[in-house]
Amino acid sequence: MSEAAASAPERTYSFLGPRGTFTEAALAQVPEAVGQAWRTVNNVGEALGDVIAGRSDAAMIAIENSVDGGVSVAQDALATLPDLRIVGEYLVHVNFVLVARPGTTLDEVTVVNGHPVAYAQCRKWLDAAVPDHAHIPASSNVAAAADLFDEPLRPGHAAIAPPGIVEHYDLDVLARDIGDNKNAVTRFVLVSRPGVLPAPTGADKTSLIAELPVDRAGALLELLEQFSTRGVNMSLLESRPVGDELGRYRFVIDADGHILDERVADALLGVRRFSPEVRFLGSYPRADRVPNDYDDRYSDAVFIEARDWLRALITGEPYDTPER
Ligand SMILES: O=C(O)C(=O)C[C@]1(C(=O)O)C=C[C@@H](O)C=C1
Repeated sequence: MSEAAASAPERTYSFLGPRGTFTEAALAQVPEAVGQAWRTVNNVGEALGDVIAGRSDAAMIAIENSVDGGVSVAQDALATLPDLRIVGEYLVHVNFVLVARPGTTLDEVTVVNGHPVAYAQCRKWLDAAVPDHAHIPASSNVAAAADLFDEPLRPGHAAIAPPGIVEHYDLDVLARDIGDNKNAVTRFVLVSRPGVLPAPTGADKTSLIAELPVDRAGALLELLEQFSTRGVNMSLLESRPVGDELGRYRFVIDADGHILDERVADALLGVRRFSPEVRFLGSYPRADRVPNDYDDRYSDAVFIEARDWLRALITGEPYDTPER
C-alpha cells in the first residue's frame, strides 16, 4: 500500500460551515474525526441528508442552547427524517462579537446579520445598543460575517460572529461579549446511521421522541410516569407541534441512562405500549461525564430478579428469593 493510500481519510463528517463555526469547534472534540474528511454544509437538513445518503458517516448538529432552548429545526428533522442515531454529545461555550467592515462605527449600524440562534442570544444587548436595527438571518455565525463582503457592499451592515472571526476576515470588532448570558453553552450531537450502539459508560443519556395519544386526559402525565416509576431522571422534555393540525404534539425527551440499563429499557417498553409513535434516537455518553444517579431500587439486579421470579411462577420451577 502506498503512503498516500495508507493515510487517506476513511470517514467523512458533515458540519455547518464555513470553517470557524461553533459546530466546527464541537466536531474538533471528536477524537475519531481528527484527520478524517470534513465536509461543510449550509444547514441541518443538508448535514443529516449527507448521512442518510451515505455522503458522510456522521454529522455534527446543534441541538440545544442554554439561552434559546431546543434547536427546533434539528429536533423536527430527527423526528421526521429516516431513522438516525445520536452517537455522541458535545458542549461548546458560545460568546459573540459584533463585527463590521473596517471604518464602520457602532452608531452607523442599521442592519445586523446573524444566525437565528445567535441573534436570540444577543437580543438584550442589541435592543439596548442598536435599538432600531433590522435583522437579516444567516445560515451560520461565520456566514453572517462573510455575507458582509457580498457585492454590492452595503454600508451600516454588521454581523454577530464568533470571536475568532477576525483571524479569517478583515473586519473591525465593534463590541465584544454581546451575548445576554456570559455562560451560554450550546449542546451538539453527532448523528450517524443506525448501527452498533455506543457501549454503556455509566454516564449516559438516551434520547427519544414520542407522540401522545390524542384527546386523552392525563396523557402527558402517563408519559412522564413511564420514567418516574422506573427511577429514570429526565434531563429534557420539550414539545414540538406535529404540524398537521392544531393541538397535536410530539415530545422530545432526554433520559438519564443507556437503553442497556434495565430501568431505561423498561421505561422505553412502557412508552412503546402507550404512545402511538415512538422514535428511539440513541443512547450515548453524556458530554459532562457525570455518572447517572439512581436509587438502588432501580438497579439492573432488581429488574432481573423480578423477571426470574415471574419466570419461575410461570414454569412452576422452584425459586429461592435472594436476600434483600
Ligand atoms: O453558526 C454557528 O457557529 C453554529 O455553529 C450554529 C449555532 C446553532 O445552530 O445553534 C451554534 C451555536 C450558537 O448557539 C449559534 C449557532
